[in-house]
Amino acid sequence: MIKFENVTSTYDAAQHPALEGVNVEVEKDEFVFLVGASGSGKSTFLRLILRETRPTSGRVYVAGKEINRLAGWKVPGLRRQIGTVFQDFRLLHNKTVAENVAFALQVIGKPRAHIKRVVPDTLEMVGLQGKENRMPDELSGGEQQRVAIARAFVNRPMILIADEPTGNLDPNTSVGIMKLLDRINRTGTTVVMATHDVDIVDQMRKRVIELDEGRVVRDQSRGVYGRS
Ligand SMILES: Nc1ncnc2c1ncn2[C@@H]1O[C@H](COP(=O)(O)OP(=O)(O)OP(=O)(O)O)[C@@H](O)[C@H]1O
Repeated sequence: MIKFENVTSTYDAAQHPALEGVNVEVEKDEFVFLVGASGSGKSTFLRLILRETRPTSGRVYVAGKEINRLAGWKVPGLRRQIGTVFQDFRLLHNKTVAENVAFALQVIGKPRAHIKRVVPDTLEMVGLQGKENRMPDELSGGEQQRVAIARAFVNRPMILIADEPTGNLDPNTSVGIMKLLDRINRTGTTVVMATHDVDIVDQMRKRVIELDEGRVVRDQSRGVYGRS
């Protein structure tokens, strides 16, 4: 589903590459944690999958396509197939829960009848039934993250990218969010999650890829946060 082939990525103003010589392959059914100190290259790794940045050398493939070669007009189509979830939720505060999720479908031109059908189903899946008409500010952090996950998943993306999704949540709430991401993974969506959350990584026992100064220093199936 995702393949990095000898990827090096250096930002214009930077002296050192943000990623260097990275070779990673992620299969469709996988759930992968990206770990590493601040500045080790996790966000750059995620941005490369979305083609928000391009490698300086090497190749990035998503679903068999080399995405650096993708014509500019095809990039929105790529991103449509990749859901994103962030630490700070990024909800639209002037829209209700249901409107936030519906909006993701409206902007890609889905028919109203389709939207009316799938939004309630998705909100139920994330455990927000009964809260459709609330505003984001009337929800807890965990609930807001569930809205963000519903919005990311409502179009059934091939890949879900999560950048520190539990970073603003307490441990119990984080466990609930991880159960949800695990469930989404079991529907066939590849999940790649950057995190500093030791407890979560240790509990989930998924594949762990550790970056250090832009290099992959560990790639472990059913891994833990620290080296073992
Ligand atoms: N837009 C940019 N321009 C120049 N350098 C950048 C840019 N974005 C990131 N970098 C540098 O690239 C390196 C990797 O950064 P990246 O954001 O990928 O790390 P990270 O592991 O996601 O960190 P964090 O855990 O703090 O989010 C760092 O040295 C950072 O300073």
